[in-house]
Amino acid sequence: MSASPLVHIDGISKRFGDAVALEHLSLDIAQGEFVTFLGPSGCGKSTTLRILGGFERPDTGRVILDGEDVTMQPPEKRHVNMVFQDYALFPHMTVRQNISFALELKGMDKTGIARRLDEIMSFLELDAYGDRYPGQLSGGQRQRVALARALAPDPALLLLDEPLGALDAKLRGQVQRELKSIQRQTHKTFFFVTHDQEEALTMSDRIVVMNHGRVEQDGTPEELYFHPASRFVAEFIGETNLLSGKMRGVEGEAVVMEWFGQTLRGHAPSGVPAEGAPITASVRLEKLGFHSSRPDLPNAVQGRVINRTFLGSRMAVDLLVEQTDGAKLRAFVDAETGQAIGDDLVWAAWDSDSMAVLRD
Ligand SMILES: Nc1ncnc2c1ncn2[C@@H]1O[C@H](COP(=O)(O)OP(=O)(O)OP(=O)(O)O)[C@@H](O)[C@H]1O
Repeated sequence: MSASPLVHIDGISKRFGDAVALEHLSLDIAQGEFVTFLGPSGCGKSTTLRILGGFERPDTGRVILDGEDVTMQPPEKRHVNMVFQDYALFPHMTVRQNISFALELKGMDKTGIARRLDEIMSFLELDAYGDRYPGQLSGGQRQRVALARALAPDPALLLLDEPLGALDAKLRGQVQRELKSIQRQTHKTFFFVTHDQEEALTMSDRIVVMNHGRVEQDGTPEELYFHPASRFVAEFIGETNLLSGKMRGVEGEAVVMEWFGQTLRGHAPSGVPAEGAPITASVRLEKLGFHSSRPDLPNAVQGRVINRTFLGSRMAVDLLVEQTDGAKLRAFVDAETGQAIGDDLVWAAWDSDSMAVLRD
């Protein structure tokens, strides 16, 4: 991160009556970052976004934008713009009028507006729709107009509150790619809010997972997916196997745990637990491999396939593990591998870097 972040959130807290929306949140966002706030309903994502936009004031703490304390500044004074889920376009104005109105509000003169309007319409490939009304556009096109309107005044920070929520699944994927590419090309700082983990993984440079008004984990999509720090993150992002066992100790780089009398080796992204402590570890489904004899890997357990689910590009295989009280592991393999495993006893194995010991 560069010397001074574009956004510095310094210990903000917010309550609504008895409900705690945010608890002492501190966070820096660098210029040009695509940061996503991800979490279940009520975890404080929108409150953070609204505080950044100036629509809400924190009870304590400060928001520094580009070196300036904007905590008490109203929205119109901030160099920030917002894209809403329902687009909030004016239905009685054409696409061009919707966008130029946003520029007029920023006090731009007529020549400046005309120039900027042409620029942004062409950049977002909206030229053909300039004279249409929002009601004459598809959901994806409306979304693009809303984005054009928000980007036109060249804000330092763009806030996006579940902006793709109204789009159907197929269009959503396409718009996600477009949005990410626009963010890359403009090198704008995007603060994106969603409860959709797949969307967060697809688009973000960095994801902040929120839980009950606090940061649960903050990292790149890959870090959060493969090295979750807590059970909450492991379960919220993607599908995973959770193994409950006992902490045994440390061997070189590896954390050693006992699971039904078997020794397993993993790593601990959030610190090494005390010896003897009950612990839970997470292994992603695609990290399990199958072998007919015991492989030379730090973790190998024997079991029998009890179920196969064909999922198109891959197959989910459920394994009942021997010498446990009925523990099951689930793996993703390609369909041919899944069929080839057979019904005999097999070994399922994974390396220590694929198993994260979690903070509860
Ligand atoms: N204006 C308000 N008045 C009272 N309580 C509020 C208000 N705004 C938010 N809250 C409460 O604050 C908490 C956090 O809300 P927030 O909207 O930030 O969550 P969220 O993560 O954005 O959820 P969602 O995904 O459902 O939008 C919730 O418990 C919510 O009920």
